[in-house]
Amino acid sequence: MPGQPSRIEDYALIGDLLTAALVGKDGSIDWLCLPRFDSPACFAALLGDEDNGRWRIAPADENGPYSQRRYRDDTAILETEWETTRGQVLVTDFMPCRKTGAPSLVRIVEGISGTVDMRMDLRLRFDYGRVLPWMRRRGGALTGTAGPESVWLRTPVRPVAHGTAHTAVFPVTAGERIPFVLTWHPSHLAAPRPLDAFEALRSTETYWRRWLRRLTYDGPYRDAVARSLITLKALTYQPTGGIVAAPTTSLPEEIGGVRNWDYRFCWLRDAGMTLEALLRSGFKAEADAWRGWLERAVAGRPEDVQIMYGIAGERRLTEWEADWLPGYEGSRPVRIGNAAAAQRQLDVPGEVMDAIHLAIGCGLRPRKHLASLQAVFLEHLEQVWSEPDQGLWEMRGAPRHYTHSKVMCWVAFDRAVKLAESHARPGWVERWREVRDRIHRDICEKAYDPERNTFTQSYGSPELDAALLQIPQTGFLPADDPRVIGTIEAVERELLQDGLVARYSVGTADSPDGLTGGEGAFLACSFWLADALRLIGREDDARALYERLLELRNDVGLLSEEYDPRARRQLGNFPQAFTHVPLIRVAYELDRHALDARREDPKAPPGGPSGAKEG
Ligand SMILES: OC[C@H]1O[C@H](O[C@H]2O[C@H](CO)[C@@H](O)[C@H](O)[C@H]2O)[C@H](O)[C@@H](O)[C@@H]1O
Repeated sequence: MPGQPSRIEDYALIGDLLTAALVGKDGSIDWLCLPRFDSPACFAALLGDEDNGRWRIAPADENGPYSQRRYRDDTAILETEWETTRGQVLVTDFMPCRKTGAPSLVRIVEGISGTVDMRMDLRLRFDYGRVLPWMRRRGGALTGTAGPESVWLRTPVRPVAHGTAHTAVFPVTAGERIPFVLTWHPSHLAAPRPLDAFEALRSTETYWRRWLRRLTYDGPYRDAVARSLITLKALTYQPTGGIVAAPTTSLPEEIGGVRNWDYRFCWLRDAGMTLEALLRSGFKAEADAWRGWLERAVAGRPEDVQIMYGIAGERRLTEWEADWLPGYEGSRPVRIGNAAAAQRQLDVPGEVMDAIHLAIGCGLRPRKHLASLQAVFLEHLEQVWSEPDQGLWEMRGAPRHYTHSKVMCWVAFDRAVKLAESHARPGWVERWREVRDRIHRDICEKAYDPERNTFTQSYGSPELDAALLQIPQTGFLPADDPRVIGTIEAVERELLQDGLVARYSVGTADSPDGLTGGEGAFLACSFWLADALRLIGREDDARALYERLLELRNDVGLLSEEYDPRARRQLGNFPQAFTHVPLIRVAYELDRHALDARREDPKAPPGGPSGAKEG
């Protein structure tokens, strides 16, 4: 239907390390928050229709043009190629990465063959589609202003007002290049400096290519790993080092459902895992920047540490509903802000300690006050680890003793012991070792169901939880422990949806999430299953699942949070760091495994048993 948002997998991401936009296969930019990831959107058609703001450039002939697209290799520059009966056109979309100056989005329309009539349709709306700006021509630009914000469109094409849209139909001939530069600027300031679109294209391309040169992975899944890393980098807010979980809000976990959340914030859990992926891949500067962000964000009393913050470390992330937005395909409410910021999730110190431990292991210098910071946090965790919490799935029902949270409390003390042992602080080590072992006993006594031979989601509950697939990876128990194998097999038995993993059973009498409706298979958990299968020696199953998951990526290599195997479509916020992180991790692990196998049997094919090589 014209004007409606595309399928989630029909979008591609472009970004400038301050914010990001989603570009549809139909040439429409349906999501853009300016000037930061968490600012109100000026294009919000994604969560409603074109009247909530969008910017489309595509062939004027709506009947029959065919498009295909790709990223210009190893960059975040998107190229959409249109094939029409009258010729071919290439549209190049990108956001220049810059240290100074105003945020801009650049679109270059280039004739490849023949002469094609193109149509530009700009519907600018501020405040998530609610505010219609005053549009006027100033200094050769088309400007939109409302309150503190203004947006400037500079292009040789002259758009005309049609109702609340500005449109232009213009021909493009082979060899011709027509730039469009849209710039955000505070409305009280004089005009922003014009940007040379072609020079910006060159420098943006150089930036991304140089950045990816540091990549250490050169295995069979190189393209998938590279695209995931570029995506994680594009989710980083450069000025502070904060990493958002995703650049969108309220893409639904069920079409038409209520599980719609705002992910434009920094979860310590997600960012800790992202840090691991970056470090593995050779990107130490980003890891160091995030560590700096972390130290500033959590500064204060240990009991005040939150599980998530704003991109600059903001603490108040008040959740509210944008009731004027119809929601993605009618999925309401659209939420801005996230009430999970106030939750207790006891896994988080473990995720952070694990990330710091790894960072130091990878050669990042331990900062001077890290040891005392850690000591204070662990002192607090020692008081609270035995209390119930909301768990990593951020359940909105009553608190419980979530097994995964307790395992991660064990990780926090375990990593502290290991760090202290290597820095000779015996006094603390004794104490931490004692708490660590106490937590271990508690979990094994209260979270293990010997009849079903599986750990369960929370103490005393029969529910399973895919987060427990991470047990062997944390080192809590070895992979060959029968309880670990039993848990993996129980997840396979009870949580698989067409071969993909649900994080837990929703809609059961005992389901603790306090929400109505269902949701898709959780992609991160599906990657965790691949990793767990590898760890218990089921290498072929692990690789088959991993390669199936790679096939779920969209045409430009991106994944959201969840997938509906029946409708065969992506669900949830997009693209999501939490999904791309284990994609990278498992690629490394499978490759390491294949390398080990090759060392033992030099005749084995590269890329493991299937000899897979990414196209
Ligand atoms: O679906 C329920 C919860 O969904 C969000 O949390 C999920 O995303 C987080 C960020 O990627 C991740 O850290 C967490 O483990 C996921 O469950 C949402 O933020 C919550 O408010 C919501 O309850």
